[in-house]
Amino acid sequence: MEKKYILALDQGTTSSRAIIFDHDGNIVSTSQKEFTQIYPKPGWVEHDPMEIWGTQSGVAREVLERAGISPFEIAAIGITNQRETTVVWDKNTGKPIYNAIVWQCRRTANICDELKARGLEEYIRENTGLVVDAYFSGTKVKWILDNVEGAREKAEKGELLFGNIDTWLIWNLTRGKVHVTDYSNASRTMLFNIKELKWDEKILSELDIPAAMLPEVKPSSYVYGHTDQATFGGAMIPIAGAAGDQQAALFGQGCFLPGMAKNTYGTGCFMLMNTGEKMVPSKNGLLTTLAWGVDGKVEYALEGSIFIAGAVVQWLRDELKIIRDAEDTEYMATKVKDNNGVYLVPAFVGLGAPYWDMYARGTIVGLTRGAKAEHIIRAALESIAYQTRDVLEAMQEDSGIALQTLKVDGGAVANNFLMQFQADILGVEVDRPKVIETTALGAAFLAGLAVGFWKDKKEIAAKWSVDRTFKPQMDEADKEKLYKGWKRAVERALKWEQE
Ligand SMILES: Nc1ncnc2c1ncn2[C@@H]1O[C@H](COP(=O)(O)OP(=O)(O)O)[C@@H](O)[C@H]1O
Ligand SMILES: O=P(O)(O)OC[C@H](O)CO
Repeated sequence: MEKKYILALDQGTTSSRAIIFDHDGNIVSTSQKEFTQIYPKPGWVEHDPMEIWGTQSGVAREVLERAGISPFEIAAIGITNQRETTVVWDKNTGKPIYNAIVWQCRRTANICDELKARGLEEYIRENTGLVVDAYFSGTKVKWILDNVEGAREKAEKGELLFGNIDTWLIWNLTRGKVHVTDYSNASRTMLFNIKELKWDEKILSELDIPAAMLPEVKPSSYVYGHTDQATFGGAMIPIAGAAGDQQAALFGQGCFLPGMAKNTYGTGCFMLMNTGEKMVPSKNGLLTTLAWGVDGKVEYALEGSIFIAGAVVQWLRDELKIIRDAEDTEYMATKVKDNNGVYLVPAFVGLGAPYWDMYARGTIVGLTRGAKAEHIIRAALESIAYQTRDVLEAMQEDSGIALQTLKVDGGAVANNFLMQFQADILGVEVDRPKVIETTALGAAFLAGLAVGFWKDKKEIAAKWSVDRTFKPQMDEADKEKLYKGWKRAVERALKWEQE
Protein backbone atom coordinates (compact mmCIF):
# COMPACT_ATOMS: atom_id res chain seq x y z
CA MET A 1 0.00 0.00 0.00
CA GLU A 2 1.19 3.52 -0.74
CA LYS A 3 2.51 5.26 2.39
CA LYS A 4 0.56 8.51 2.21
CA TYR A 5 0.39 9.70 5.82
CA ILE A 6 2.25 10.30 9.06
CA LEU A 7 0.61 9.54 12.41
CA ALA A 8 1.53 11.89 15.27
CA LEU A 9 0.89 10.85 18.86
CA ASP A 10 0.65 13.91 21.13
CA GLN A 11 0.54 12.86 24.76
CA GLY A 12 -0.28 16.10 26.63
CA THR A 13 -0.84 16.90 30.30
CA THR A 14 -4.61 16.64 30.14
CA SER A 15 -5.32 14.58 27.04
CA SER A 16 -3.91 12.04 24.62
CA ARG A 17 -4.26 12.98 20.97
CA ALA A 18 -3.60 11.25 17.68
CA ILE A 19 -3.46 13.24 14.45
CA ILE A 20 -2.97 12.03 10.88
CA PHE A 21 -1.13 14.44 8.56
CA ASP A 22 -0.86 14.25 4.79
CA HIS A 23 2.15 15.19 2.67
CA ASP A 24 1.12 18.87 2.60
CA GLY A 25 1.17 18.99 6.41
CA ASN A 26 -2.62 19.23 6.54
CA ILE A 27 -4.66 17.52 9.27
CA VAL A 28 -6.64 14.59 7.83
CA SER A 29 -8.18 13.37 11.06
CA THR A 30 -7.92 13.87 14.83
CA SER A 31 -8.90 11.83 17.85
CA GLN A 32 -8.55 12.96 21.46
CA LYS A 33 -9.30 11.64 24.92
CA GLU A 34 -8.93 13.35 28.29
CA PHE A 35 -7.64 11.27 31.19
CA THR A 36 -7.69 11.42 34.99
CA GLN A 37 -5.72 14.04 36.91
CA ILE A 38 -4.80 12.72 40.35
CA TYR A 39 -4.21 15.24 43.17
CA PRO A 40 -3.31 13.16 46.26
CA LYS A 41 -2.29 16.22 48.36
CA PRO A 42 -2.11 20.00 47.79
CA GLY A 43 0.64 20.66 45.25
CA TRP A 44 0.96 16.97 44.24
CA VAL A 45 -0.03 15.82 40.73
CA GLU A 46 -0.01 12.27 39.34
CA HIS A 47 -1.18 10.35 36.27
CA ASP A 48 -1.80 6.63 35.86
CA PRO A 49 0.77 5.41 33.27
CA MET A 50 -1.53 2.56 32.20
CA GLU A 51 -4.31 5.08 31.51
CA ILE A 52 -1.85 7.16 29.50
CA TRP A 53 -0.92 4.13 27.40
CA GLY A 54 -4.57 3.03 27.15
CA THR A 55 -5.88 6.42 26.00
CA GLN A 56 -2.93 7.01 23.67
CA SER A 57 -3.12 3.63 21.92
CA GLY A 58 -6.92 3.94 21.88
CA VAL A 59 -6.95 7.29 20.06
CA ALA A 60 -4.26 6.04 17.67
CA ARG A 61 -6.48 3.16 16.55
CA GLU A 62 -9.60 5.35 16.58
CA VAL A 63 -8.12 8.07 14.36
CA LEU A 64 -7.27 5.50 11.70
CA GLU A 65 -10.74 3.92 11.81
CA ARG A 66 -12.46 7.32 11.75
CA ALA A 67 -10.49 8.42 8.68
CA GLY A 68 -10.86 5.04 6.97
CA ILE A 69 -7.07 4.81 6.66
CA SER A 70 -5.24 1.50 6.91
CA PRO A 71 -2.23 1.31 9.27
CA PHE A 72 -0.33 0.04 6.21
CA GLU A 73 -0.74 3.53 4.66
CA ILE A 74 1.17 5.14 7.56
CA ALA A 75 4.78 5.91 6.61
CA ALA A 76 5.89 6.58 10.19
CA ILE A 77 4.81 7.48 13.71
CA GLY A 78 6.10 10.60 15.46
CA ILE A 79 5.80 10.97 19.22
CA THR A 80 5.56 14.13 21.25
CA ASN A 81 4.84 14.36 24.93
CA GLN A 82 4.33 16.32 28.12
CA ARG A 83 7.91 16.58 29.32
CA GLU A 84 9.58 15.79 32.68
CA THR A 85 6.68 13.58 33.86
CA THR A 86 8.35 10.53 35.36
CA VAL A 87 7.49 6.83 35.11
CA VAL A 88 9.42 4.00 36.76
CA TRP A 89 8.47 0.46 35.79
CA ASP A 90 9.52 -3.14 36.26
CA LYS A 91 11.58 -4.33 33.31
CA ASN A 92 10.24 -7.88 33.53
CA THR A 93 6.51 -7.28 34.01
CA GLY A 94 6.29 -3.92 32.20
CA LYS A 95 4.15 -2.63 35.10
CA PRO A 96 4.78 0.79 36.67
CA ILE A 97 5.78 0.60 40.34
CA TYR A 98 4.14 3.96 41.11
CA ASN A 99 1.92 6.51 39.38
CA ALA A 100 3.63 8.90 36.97
CA ILE A 101 4.79 11.98 38.89
CA VAL A 102 3.70 14.89 36.75
CA TRP A 103 5.91 17.85 35.83
CA GLN A 104 3.67 20.17 37.87
CA CYS A 105 4.10 18.15 41.09
CA ARG A 106 5.86 19.97 43.93
CA ARG A 107 6.50 16.99 46.25
CA THR A 108 10.26 17.09 45.74
CA ALA A 109 10.75 20.75 46.71
CA ASN A 110 12.65 19.63 49.83
CA ILE A 111 15.01 17.42 47.78
CA CYS A 112 15.74 20.52 45.65
CA ASP A 113 16.39 22.58 48.78
CA GLU A 114 18.91 19.92 49.89
CA LEU A 115 20.69 20.04 46.53
CA LYS A 116 20.91 23.82 46.86
CA ALA A 117 22.20 23.53 50.44
CA ARG A 118 24.91 21.16 49.17
CA GLY A 119 26.02 23.90 46.77
CA LEU A 120 25.04 22.09 43.56
CA GLU A 121 23.01 24.85 41.94
CA GLU A 122 25.82 26.26 39.85
CA TYR A 123 27.04 22.83 38.69
CA ILE A 124 23.52 21.86 37.66
CA ARG A 125 22.90 25.11 35.83
CA GLU A 126 26.18 24.90 33.92
CA ASN A 127 25.88 21.28 32.91
CA THR A 128 22.15 20.67 32.46
CA GLY A 129 21.09 24.25 31.56
CA LEU A 130 18.36 24.02 34.23
CA VAL A 131 17.56 25.67 37.54
CA VAL A 132 17.15 23.39 40.56
CA ASP A 133 13.37 22.93 40.74
CA ALA A 134 10.87 20.16 41.48
CA TYR A 135 9.68 20.59 37.84
CA PHE A 136 12.37 18.29 36.41
CA SER A 137 12.52 14.47 36.48
CA GLY A 138 15.69 13.85 38.50
CA THR A 139 14.30 14.50 41.97
CA LYS A 140 11.06 12.67 41.04
CA VAL A 141 13.02 9.49 40.24
CA LYS A 142 14.84 9.81 43.56
CA TRP A 143 11.53 10.24 45.39
CA ILE A 144 10.13 7.02 43.86
CA LEU A 145 13.29 5.06 44.73
CA ASP A 146 13.23 6.41 48.30
CA ASN A 147 9.50 5.97 48.92
CA VAL A 148 8.28 2.84 47.11
CA GLU A 149 9.06 -0.25 49.15
CA GLY A 150 11.86 -2.34 47.67
CA ALA A 151 12.37 0.03 44.74
CA ARG A 152 15.96 0.98 45.43
CA GLU A 153 17.17 -2.64 45.76
CA LYS A 154 15.39 -3.57 42.53
CA ALA A 155 16.84 -0.56 40.73
CA GLU A 156 20.34 -1.46 41.91
CA LYS A 157 19.83 -5.00 40.57
CA GLY A 158 18.93 -3.50 37.18
CA GLU A 159 15.27 -4.58 37.36
CA LEU A 160 13.68 -1.13 37.05
CA LEU A 161 13.53 1.29 34.14
CA PHE A 162 12.94 5.03 34.12
CA GLY A 163 11.40 6.99 31.31
CA ASN A 164 9.54 10.15 30.48
CA ILE A 165 6.32 9.70 28.54
CA ASP A 166 8.07 9.38 25.15
CA THR A 167 10.13 6.47 26.50
CA TRP A 168 7.08 4.87 28.13
CA LEU A 169 5.10 5.03 24.88
CA ILE A 170 7.94 3.68 22.72
CA TRP A 171 8.50 0.84 25.21
CA ASN A 172 4.81 -0.10 24.99
CA LEU A 173 4.50 0.40 21.23
CA THR A 174 7.43 -2.00 20.73
CA ARG A 175 6.20 -4.35 23.50
CA GLY A 176 9.24 -3.90 25.68
CA LYS A 177 11.86 -4.15 22.97
CA VAL A 178 13.14 -0.56 22.95
CA HIS A 179 14.17 1.68 25.88
CA VAL A 180 15.17 5.05 24.39
CA THR A 181 14.59 8.77 24.61
CA ASP A 182 15.62 11.71 22.42
CA TYR A 183 17.92 14.65 23.18
CA SER A 184 15.10 17.13 23.79
CA ASN A 185 13.43 14.95 26.43
CA ALA A 186 16.73 13.94 28.04
CA SER A 187 17.58 17.61 28.52
CA ARG A 188 14.54 18.00 30.83
CA THR A 189 15.54 15.35 33.35
CA MET A 190 18.20 17.41 35.21
CA LEU A 191 20.32 14.26 34.80
CA PHE A 192 21.65 14.91 31.28
CA ASN A 193 24.80 16.86 30.54
CA ILE A 194 23.86 19.07 27.60
CA LYS A 195 27.47 20.08 26.90
CA GLU A 196 28.89 16.56 26.74
CA LEU A 197 25.64 14.92 25.54
CA LYS A 198 25.67 12.13 28.08
CA TRP A 199 24.06 11.26 31.42
CA ASP A 200 25.86 13.24 34.13
CA GLU A 201 27.61 10.88 36.55
CA LYS A 202 28.05 13.46 39.29
CA ILE A 203 24.34 14.34 39.41
CA LEU A 204 23.33 10.66 39.23
CA SER A 205 25.55 9.95 42.19
CA GLU A 206 24.30 12.99 44.18
CA LEU A 207 20.71 11.78 43.65
CA ASP A 208 21.64 8.12 44.10
CA ILE A 209 20.10 7.03 40.78
CA PRO A 210 21.55 3.87 39.14
CA ALA A 211 22.58 4.54 35.53
CA ALA A 212 21.16 1.16 34.46
CA MET A 213 17.63 2.61 34.78
CA LEU A 214 18.20 5.28 32.16
CA PRO A 215 17.16 5.06 28.52
CA GLU A 216 19.58 5.34 25.62
CA VAL A 217 19.60 8.86 24.17
CA LYS A 218 19.06 9.14 20.40
CA PRO A 219 18.41 11.88 17.82
CA SER A 220 14.87 13.31 17.60
CA SER A 221 14.47 12.23 13.97
CA TYR A 222 15.48 8.57 13.96
CA VAL A 223 13.97 5.11 13.55
CA TYR A 224 13.90 3.85 17.16
CA GLY A 225 12.03 0.65 16.32
CA HIS A 226 8.75 -0.64 14.87
CA THR A 227 5.29 -1.07 16.37
CA ASP A 228 4.50 -4.52 17.61
CA GLN A 229 2.23 -6.43 15.22
CA ALA A 230 -0.59 -6.65 17.79
CA THR A 231 -1.12 -2.88 18.15
CA PHE A 232 -2.04 -1.94 14.57
CA GLY A 233 -3.52 -5.08 13.00
CA GLY A 234 -0.23 -6.56 11.84
CA ALA A 235 1.38 -3.35 10.59
CA MET A 236 4.93 -2.81 11.81
CA ILE A 237 5.11 0.96 11.52
CA PRO A 238 8.47 2.69 12.05
CA ILE A 239 8.55 4.91 15.14
CA ALA A 240 10.74 7.55 13.58
CA GLY A 241 10.53 10.76 15.59
CA ALA A 242 10.29 11.87 19.21
CA ALA A 243 10.56 15.22 20.92
CA GLY A 244 9.23 16.96 24.00
CA ASP A 245 6.04 18.82 23.10
CA GLN A 246 7.54 22.31 23.38
CA GLN A 247 10.54 21.49 21.22
CA ALA A 248 8.24 19.73 18.75
CA ALA A 249 6.14 22.91 18.54
CA LEU A 250 9.30 24.95 17.81
CA PHE A 251 10.02 22.51 14.97
CA GLY A 252 6.40 22.52 13.75
CA GLN A 253 6.45 26.33 13.63
CA GLY A 254 9.47 26.12 11.35
CA CYS A 255 11.70 28.00 13.84
CA PHE A 256 14.85 26.50 12.34
CA LEU A 257 17.10 29.57 12.51
CA PRO A 258 18.71 31.18 15.55
CA GLY A 259 16.53 34.00 16.90
CA MET A 260 13.22 32.45 15.79
CA ALA A 261 10.76 31.96 18.66
CA LYS A 262 7.32 30.57 19.44
CA ASN A 263 4.98 30.51 22.42
CA THR A 264 2.63 27.57 23.03
CA TYR A 265 -0.55 28.14 25.08
CA GLY A 266 -1.65 24.75 26.47
CA THR A 267 -1.97 23.68 30.10
CA GLY A 268 1.12 25.77 30.71
CA CYS A 269 2.76 28.25 28.37
CA PHE A 270 6.24 27.74 26.98
CA MET A 271 8.25 30.23 24.97
CA LEU A 272 11.27 28.81 23.14
CA MET A 273 13.85 30.60 21.04
CA ASN A 274 16.17 28.68 18.74
CA THR A 275 19.83 29.53 19.51
CA GLY A 276 21.31 27.16 16.91
CA GLU A 277 24.45 25.21 17.79
CA LYS A 278 25.24 27.76 20.49
CA MET A 279 24.38 27.09 24.13
CA VAL A 280 23.19 30.43 25.51
CA PRO A 281 23.31 30.57 29.33
CA SER A 282 20.55 32.63 30.95
CA LYS A 283 21.12 35.42 33.43
CA ASN A 284 17.41 36.17 33.70
CA GLY A 285 15.71 33.01 34.91
CA LEU A 286 15.32 31.14 31.63
CA LEU A 287 16.43 27.59 30.87
CA THR A 288 19.00 26.44 28.35
CA THR A 289 17.73 23.31 26.72
CA LEU A 290 18.28 20.98 23.78
CA ALA A 291 15.93 21.82 20.94
CA TRP A 292 16.52 18.60 18.99
CA GLY A 293 19.04 16.31 17.43
CA VAL A 294 18.53 16.39 13.65
CA ASP A 295 20.87 16.12 10.64
CA GLY A 296 23.70 14.64 12.71
CA LYS A 297 23.97 17.53 15.19
CA VAL A 298 22.12 18.99 18.16
CA GLU A 299 20.74 22.50 18.41
CA TYR A 300 19.90 24.46 21.53
CA ALA A 301 17.08 26.74 22.69
CA LEU A 302 16.35 29.23 25.43
CA GLU A 303 13.09 28.51 27.22
CA GLY A 304 10.71 30.40 29.48
CA SER A 305 8.44 27.87 31.22
CA ILE A 306 5.12 29.10 32.62
CA PHE A 307 3.39 26.40 34.65
CA ILE A 308 -0.23 27.57 34.53
CA ALA A 309 -1.82 29.09 31.39
CA GLY A 310 -4.84 27.24 29.88
CA ALA A 311 -5.07 25.40 33.21
CA VAL A 312 -6.33 28.59 34.86
CA VAL A 313 -9.27 28.46 32.43
CA GLN A 314 -9.91 24.83 33.40
CA TRP A 315 -9.88 25.95 37.03
CA LEU A 316 -12.56 28.59 36.28
CA ARG A 317 -14.59 25.81 34.65
CA ASP A 318 -14.03 22.86 37.01
CA GLU A 319 -13.44 24.38 40.43
CA LEU A 320 -15.02 27.86 40.44
CA LYS A 321 -17.66 26.71 37.92
CA ILE A 322 -18.16 30.25 36.59
CA ILE A 323 -17.88 29.17 32.96
CA ARG A 324 -19.15 26.09 31.15
CA ASP A 325 -16.57 25.86 28.38
CA ALA A 326 -13.07 27.26 27.93
CA GLU A 327 -14.27 29.19 24.89
CA ASP A 328 -16.89 31.08 26.99
CA THR A 329 -14.04 33.11 28.49
CA GLU A 330 -13.65 35.16 25.32
CA TYR A 331 -17.22 36.45 25.41
CA MET A 332 -17.27 36.91 29.21
CA ALA A 333 -13.99 38.86 29.24
CA THR A 334 -15.27 41.31 26.66
CA LYS A 335 -18.52 41.92 28.59
CA VAL A 336 -16.50 44.23 30.88
CA LYS A 337 -14.42 47.15 29.64
CA ASP A 338 -11.33 46.40 31.72
CA ASN A 339 -10.06 44.34 34.67
CA ASN A 340 -11.54 46.81 37.19
CA GLY A 341 -8.24 46.64 39.11
CA VAL A 342 -8.43 42.85 39.58
CA TYR A 343 -5.32 40.70 39.07
CA LEU A 344 -5.15 36.93 39.35
CA VAL A 345 -1.75 35.28 39.79
CA PRO A 346 -2.24 31.57 38.97
CA ALA A 347 0.71 30.28 41.00
CA PHE A 348 -1.18 27.05 41.74
CA VAL A 349 2.00 24.97 41.61
CA GLY A 350 4.50 27.70 42.41
CA LEU A 351 5.91 29.96 39.71
CA GLY A 352 8.30 28.95 36.93
CA ALA A 353 10.27 31.36 34.76
CA PRO A 354 11.54 33.90 35.53
CA TYR A 355 10.67 33.70 39.28
CA TRP A 356 11.38 30.02 40.07
CA ASP A 357 9.56 30.04 43.38
CA MET A 358 8.36 26.56 44.37
CA TYR A 359 6.54 28.07 47.36
CA ALA A 360 4.50 30.78 45.55
CA ARG A 361 0.74 30.14 45.56
CA GLY A 362 -2.21 31.57 43.65
CA THR A 363 -3.80 34.85 44.62
CA ILE A 364 -6.45 37.32 43.50
CA VAL A 365 -5.83 40.97 44.43
CA GLY A 366 -7.57 44.29 43.88
CA LEU A 367 -11.09 43.05 44.71
CA THR A 368 -13.69 45.72 45.46
CA ARG A 369 -17.46 45.51 45.96
CA GLY A 370 -17.90 46.06 42.22
CA ALA A 371 -15.80 43.06 41.15
CA LYS A 372 -17.81 40.63 39.05
CA ALA A 373 -17.19 37.08 37.83
CA GLU A 374 -16.38 38.62 34.43
CA HIS A 375 -13.52 40.59 35.97
CA ILE A 376 -12.06 37.44 37.47
CA ILE A 377 -12.40 35.63 34.13
CA ARG A 378 -10.73 38.54 32.38
CA ALA A 379 -7.97 38.67 35.00
CA ALA A 380 -7.37 34.93 34.47
CA LEU A 381 -6.89 35.40 30.71
CA GLU A 382 -4.79 38.50 31.24
CA SER A 383 -2.51 36.58 33.64
CA ILE A 384 -1.48 34.34 30.74
CA ALA A 385 -0.43 37.38 28.72
CA TYR A 386 1.41 39.05 31.63
CA GLN A 387 3.37 35.88 32.39
CA THR A 388 4.33 35.76 28.72
CA ARG A 389 5.62 39.32 28.92
CA ASP A 390 7.74 38.42 31.98
CA VAL A 391 9.33 35.68 29.92
CA LEU A 392 9.70 37.68 26.72
CA GLU A 393 11.58 40.43 28.54
CA ALA A 394 13.99 37.85 29.98
CA MET A 395 14.39 36.27 26.53
CA GLN A 396 15.23 39.58 24.88
CA GLU A 397 17.80 40.37 27.59
CA ASP A 398 19.47 36.96 27.39
CA SER A 399 19.55 36.69 23.61
CA GLY A 400 20.14 40.35 22.80
CA ILE A 401 17.40 39.97 20.16
CA ALA A 402 14.32 42.24 20.09
CA LEU A 403 11.47 40.14 18.71
CA GLN A 404 9.36 41.72 15.99
CA THR A 405 6.74 38.99 15.91
CA LEU A 406 5.85 36.06 18.11
CA LYS A 407 4.53 32.84 16.56
CA VAL A 408 1.87 31.25 18.76
CA ASP A 409 0.09 27.89 18.95
CA GLY A 410 -1.73 25.56 21.38
CA GLY A 411 -5.37 25.22 22.43
CA ALA A 412 -5.81 28.65 24.04
CA VAL A 413 -4.74 30.66 20.96
CA ALA A 414 -8.26 30.14 19.63
CA ASN A 415 -9.17 32.93 22.08
CA ASN A 416 -9.10 36.20 20.10
CA PHE A 417 -9.41 38.39 23.19
CA LEU A 418 -6.34 36.73 24.70
CA MET A 419 -4.33 37.06 21.47
CA GLN A 420 -5.19 40.77 21.06
CA PHE A 421 -4.41 41.47 24.71
CA GLN A 422 -1.16 39.56 24.25
CA ALA A 423 -0.10 41.72 21.31
CA ASP A 424 -1.08 44.83 23.27
CA ILE A 425 0.78 43.97 26.45
CA LEU A 426 3.92 42.86 24.57
CA GLY A 427 3.90 45.62 22.00
CA VAL A 428 4.83 42.92 19.48
CA GLU A 429 2.84 41.37 16.62
CA VAL A 430 1.38 37.95 17.33
CA ASP A 431 1.17 35.50 14.41
CA ARG A 432 -1.33 32.65 14.68
CA PRO A 433 -0.70 29.97 12.02
CA LYS A 434 -3.35 28.05 10.08
CA VAL A 435 -2.39 24.79 11.80
CA ILE A 436 -2.39 25.47 15.55
CA GLU A 437 -1.68 21.79 16.31
CA THR A 438 1.97 22.66 15.78
CA THR A 439 3.19 20.27 18.46
CA ALA A 440 1.81 17.24 16.64
CA LEU A 441 2.91 18.68 13.31
CA GLY A 442 6.48 19.01 14.60
CA ALA A 443 6.49 15.37 15.69
CA ALA A 444 5.13 14.38 12.28
CA PHE A 445 7.85 16.40 10.53
CA LEU A 446 10.59 14.78 12.64
CA ALA A 447 9.28 11.29 11.84
CA GLY A 448 8.69 12.07 8.17
CA LEU A 449 12.24 13.37 7.73
CA ALA A 450 13.71 10.17 9.18
CA VAL A 451 11.93 7.94 6.64
CA GLY A 452 12.31 10.25 3.63
CA PHE A 453 8.60 11.22 3.52
CA TRP A 454 9.83 14.82 3.42
CA LYS A 455 13.20 15.73 1.98
CA ASP A 456 14.58 18.40 4.28
CA LYS A 457 13.78 21.30 6.61
CA LYS A 458 13.47 23.67 3.65
CA GLU A 459 10.57 21.66 2.24
CA ILE A 460 8.91 21.68 5.67
CA ALA A 461 9.41 25.41 6.34
CA ALA A 462 7.51 26.24 3.15
CA LYS A 463 4.36 24.63 4.58
CA TRP A 464 3.92 27.21 7.37
CA SER A 465 1.25 29.87 6.75
CA VAL A 466 -0.41 32.52 8.91
CA ASP A 467 -4.12 32.52 9.80
CA ARG A 468 -4.24 35.90 11.57
CA THR A 469 -1.83 38.56 12.79
CA PHE A 470 -2.76 40.50 15.95
CA LYS A 471 -1.18 43.97 15.94
CA PRO A 472 -0.52 45.96 19.14
CA GLN A 473 -3.10 48.73 19.59
CA MET A 474 -2.89 49.74 23.24
CA ASP A 475 -1.65 53.12 24.31
CA GLU A 476 1.91 52.88 25.74
CA ALA A 477 1.04 54.49 29.11
CA ASP A 478 -2.00 52.19 29.64
CA LYS A 479 0.09 49.17 28.77
CA GLU A 480 2.83 50.00 31.28
CA LYS A 481 0.33 50.88 34.02
CA LEU A 482 -1.38 47.52 33.64
CA TYR A 483 1.90 45.62 33.62
CA LYS A 484 3.11 47.44 36.73
CA GLY A 485 -0.05 46.28 38.52
CA TRP A 486 0.77 42.69 37.52
CA LYS A 487 4.28 42.95 38.97
CA ARG A 488 2.82 44.20 42.27
CA ALA A 489 0.34 41.32 42.30
CA VAL A 490 3.13 38.78 41.77
CA GLU A 491 4.94 40.17 44.83
CA ARG A 492 1.90 39.12 46.94
CA ALA A 493 2.02 35.53 45.64
CA LEU A 494 5.73 34.82 46.17
CA LYS A 495 6.90 32.51 49.01
CA TRP A 496 3.33 32.15 50.31
CA GLU A 497 3.58 28.47 51.26
CA GLN A 498 6.64 29.01 53.48
CA GLU A 499 5.01 31.82 55.44
N1 LIG B 1 -11.01 29.35 23.70
C1 LIG B 1 -10.17 29.17 24.72
N2 LIG B 1 -9.84 30.19 25.53
C2 LIG B 1 -8.97 30.03 26.56
N3 LIG B 1 -8.39 28.86 26.85
C3 LIG B 1 -8.68 27.80 26.08
C4 LIG B 1 -9.58 27.88 24.97
N4 LIG B 1 -9.66 26.66 24.40
C5 LIG B 1 -8.85 25.85 25.11
N5 LIG B 1 -8.26 26.52 26.12
C6 LIG B 1 -7.30 26.00 27.10
O1 LIG B 1 -6.24 25.41 26.39
C7 LIG B 1 -5.81 24.21 27.04
C8 LIG B 1 -5.82 23.08 26.04
O2 LIG B 1 -4.84 23.29 25.09
P1 LIG B 1 -3.92 22.10 24.58
O3 LIG B 1 -2.98 22.69 23.60
O4 LIG B 1 -4.82 21.00 24.17
O5 LIG B 1 -3.20 21.73 25.97
P2 LIG B 1 -2.34 20.47 26.49
O6 LIG B 1 -1.57 19.94 25.32
O7 LIG B 1 -1.49 21.06 27.56
O8 LIG B 1 -3.29 19.45 27.08
C9 LIG B 1 -6.75 23.95 28.19
O9 LIG B 1 -6.07 24.26 29.39
C10 LIG B 1 -7.91 24.90 27.96
O10 LIG B 1 -8.40 25.43 29.17
O1 LIG C 1 1.07 19.27 28.14
P1 LIG C 1 1.50 20.64 27.80
O2 LIG C 1 1.28 20.98 26.38
O3 LIG C 1 0.98 21.68 28.73
O4 LIG C 1 3.10 20.69 27.97
C1 LIG C 1 3.70 20.40 29.18
C2 LIG C 1 5.19 20.67 29.12
O5 LIG C 1 5.86 19.82 28.26
C3 LIG C 1 5.79 20.60 30.48
O6 LIG C 1 7.15 20.93 30.44
